[in-house]
Amino acid sequence: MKLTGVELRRVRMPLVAPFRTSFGVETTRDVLLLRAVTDEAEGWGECVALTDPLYSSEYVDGAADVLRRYLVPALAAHERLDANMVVPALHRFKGHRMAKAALEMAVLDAELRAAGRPLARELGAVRERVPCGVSVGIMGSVGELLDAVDGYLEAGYVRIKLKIQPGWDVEPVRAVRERFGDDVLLQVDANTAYTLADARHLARLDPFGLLLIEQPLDEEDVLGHAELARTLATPICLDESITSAKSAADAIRLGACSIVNIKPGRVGGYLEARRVHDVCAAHGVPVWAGGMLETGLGRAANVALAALPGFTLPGDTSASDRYYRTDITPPFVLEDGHLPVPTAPGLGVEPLPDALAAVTTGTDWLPL
Ligand SMILES: CC(=O)N[C@@H](Cc1ccc2ccccc2c1)C(=O)O
Ligand SMILES: [Mg+2]
Repeated sequence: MKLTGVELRRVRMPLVAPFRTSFGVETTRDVLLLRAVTDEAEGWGECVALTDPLYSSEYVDGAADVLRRYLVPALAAHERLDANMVVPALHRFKGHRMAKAALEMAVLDAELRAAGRPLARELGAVRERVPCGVSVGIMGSVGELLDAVDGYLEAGYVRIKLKIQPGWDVEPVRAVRERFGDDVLLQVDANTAYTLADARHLARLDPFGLLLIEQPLDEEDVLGHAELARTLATPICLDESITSAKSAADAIRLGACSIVNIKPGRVGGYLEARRVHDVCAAHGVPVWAGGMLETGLGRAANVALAALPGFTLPGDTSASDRYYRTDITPPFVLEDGHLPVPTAPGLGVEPLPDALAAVTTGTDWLPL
């Protein structure tokens, strides 16, 4: 396949409600999309970097810049190109995994569309639909939180994840347990907001039967998570710390986590995400699909990934209307707590032209 050019496209998607985490509040998703044009087909990629470098070091303007100046031009040298070659071709450029993942995703989508092959088949999916959890932000009051959780349970979500931070942790978890009972699948995500000094405080979450506590400590504090794991009864799941299959193996062997949240953008692509899944499965570590408030494009790919055998916990693959009133693709709608795995070639979805145009704030054509 010959890559003839890549379009960078910025879209601005208002959220249905502010989404608050330990690192900030978002009311709008500022997304960088990629459209890879080849001699055989076109493909779409989505960069999951946030507007600001608050979840990780990457941010949207930086991703657009590194793609424009380094990553896309680096692919020009390749007469023939397939998706497996993209990340190795970019290896000399350090980091920028979310930017690299978006470029690989666009080339992979084009390649699979040309071959008439669904992404789910390519990755090794074994399910036709996946159970969906939902991520609930930090709220202004416990009452507001309980109303939000009630709505999501009514909608059919099979698992509730609460964002926590110091000052908003034990009380909201206790309130959800008291209101909705012990059978609701419940977990928490701290987005690195605690330190090892908070270990005794975090142990106060143990009586609530949580599935896991996600990324309590700094993303670089792997040994700290291993020490915390020896203190807490609640299983530790890592998100920000897991940046590749190798880092997953290291974290598992160091006892830093017993569950892994897989996000293709964070680990450098869907092909690496499959390798993370395989490494975790080899160690008997369950995984689930994390979310970065993707549009329907990234959502389609994450649902395909979530259908692999090792994804035994419900992911943050929520329906489109969890975040957006109008998606840029046909919406993903929750059915009996599940989302269907796309079966059409490539991602299986593509942008609706009018919806895409309505939220596009800029395009940049990069010819090769
Ligand atoms: C669904 C979920 O909790 N996602 C991330 C955090 C996160 C939070 C806020 C975000 C705002 C804009 C874009 C991406 C974002 C990702 C997580 O698991 O840690
Ligand atoms: Mg997380």
